[in-house]
Amino acid sequence: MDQPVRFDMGSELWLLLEKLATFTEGTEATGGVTRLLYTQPWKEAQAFLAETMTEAGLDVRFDKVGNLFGRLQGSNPDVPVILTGSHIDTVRNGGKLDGAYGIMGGIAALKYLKETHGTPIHTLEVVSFCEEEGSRFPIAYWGSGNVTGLFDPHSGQELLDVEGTSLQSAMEASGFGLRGQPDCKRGDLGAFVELHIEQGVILERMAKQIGIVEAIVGQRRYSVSLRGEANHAGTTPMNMRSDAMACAAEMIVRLELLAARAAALVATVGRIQAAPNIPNVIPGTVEFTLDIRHDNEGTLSWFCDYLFQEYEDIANRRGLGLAITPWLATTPVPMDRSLAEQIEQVCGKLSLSHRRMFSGAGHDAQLFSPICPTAMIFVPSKAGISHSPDEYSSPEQLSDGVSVLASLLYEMAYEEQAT
Ligand SMILES: NC(=O)NC(NC(N)=O)C(=O)[O-]
Ligand SMILES: [Zn+2]
Ligand SMILES: [Zn+2]
Repeated sequence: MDQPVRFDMGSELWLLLEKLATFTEGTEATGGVTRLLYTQPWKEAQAFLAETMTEAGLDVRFDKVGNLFGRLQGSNPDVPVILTGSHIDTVRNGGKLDGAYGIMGGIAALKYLKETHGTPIHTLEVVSFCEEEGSRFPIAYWGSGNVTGLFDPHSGQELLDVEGTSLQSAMEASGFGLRGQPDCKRGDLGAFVELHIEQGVILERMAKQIGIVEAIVGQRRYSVSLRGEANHAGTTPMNMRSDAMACAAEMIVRLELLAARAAALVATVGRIQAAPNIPNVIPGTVEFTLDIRHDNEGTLSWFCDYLFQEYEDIANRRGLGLAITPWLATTPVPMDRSLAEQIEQVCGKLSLSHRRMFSGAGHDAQLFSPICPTAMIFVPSKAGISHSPDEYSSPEQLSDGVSVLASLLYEMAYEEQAT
C-alpha cells in the first residue's frame, strides 16, 4: 500500500453497530445497551459477529471462554500473528460503541485488506473478547485475561453475580467452559492493536481526529461492606443507631473530597446495596463499590492506603464492622513506542490530525502490553460521553479510525518487516 487509503465507510459501520446494539437486555427506553457476559443478548451478539466475520471471508472460531476470533491466514506460518479487536460486553444501559466499535472496525479492516491485497505474510486476526467491563461478575478482562494467561478458564466458580449465579455455571449454560474446547492462552501473538472510542473529551476539545495512546491508567476496584444494626426507623433515637447507610454516606463524601485533592486521580462509587432496603428500617448492612484510577502506581497505592485508614476510623467511631475486599488491581501500562510512532506516520500520510494521550479508561490492550508490542487508536467521543446511551462518534470519525487501523495492519502484516 504505497499511499494509505482514507475510507468513507462510516455509514455502513453505523448500520452494523446499530444492528449489534439490538442485542441488549430489555429495550431500554433510553436507547442504552445492556449486554452482560453469558446472557442471551451476549450469545446473540457473538453469533451475529461470527456471521459478519464469515461474510468478511475470515475463518471463525470460539475459544473455551467464548472469545470469538476471525482469522485471515498468512502465507508464513513461522511468523507471529497480528491481533486486533476489543470487547463485546457493555456496562448496564451503556452505549453502542464502547468495545463494539473496535471489533466491527477490525472486521472491516481485515475485509478490506483481504479483498484489496489478498494473503498477508503474517496471519491477521480480529477478536471479540467475551468480557472486559466487570459489569456482571466481580472480575474484569475475563476474555483477554484468559488469552494472555492472567486467568484460568476454570477459576470462575467463586465469582457470583448479584443473583448469586456463578461465572462458571453461567459460562457452561452458554455452552463454554467445557472439556475439549480450544484453550485460551495464546503464545503466537506478535502484536495487539485496539481501535476504541476515546470515552473522554480531549480529542474533541483539541479538534484532533485521532488519539494515539501512550499509556493506560492503573485501576483498583473494591467492595466495601459495612455491618451495623437494622432497627426501627421511628423508635430508634439518633444517638442510639448503628446506621450502615449513614456511615456509607460519610465515607462516600470523604472519598470525593480526598480524590478532588489528589491531582489527576479519579474515584467513583458506582454501586450501593443496602439491606433490608426498606424505607422504615435503619439499614443494618450496606455494600458499595470503589473504582479508583491514576496514571502513577505509587500515588494509587498511597491514596488507597490513606483512604482505608480513614474508613477504619469512621467505622470505629460509629461502631460498625468494616470489610474491604479488593477485586481488581491493574498497574499503569505503557503502550509500545515504535508502534505509536508508526501510527503517527500513518496519520500523517492520511492527513489526519492526531495527538498522543493517556487513556483514563481501562482496555484489553493493557493486558497485552507486557507480552507483545501493543497499541491503541482512539477516535473522538461527542462531548466525551461514554458508558451512557448518549455515547456517539460520527460516521466520519468511525471511518477515520478504521483507515488508520487498516493502514497500520497492512504495514505490519503485508510488508516484510526490517529485522
Ligand atoms: N473501555 C472501558 O470502558 N473500560 C472499562 N472497563 C475496565 N475494565 O476498565 C472502564 O471502566 O474503563
Ligand atoms: Zn466500558
Ligand atoms: Zn471499552
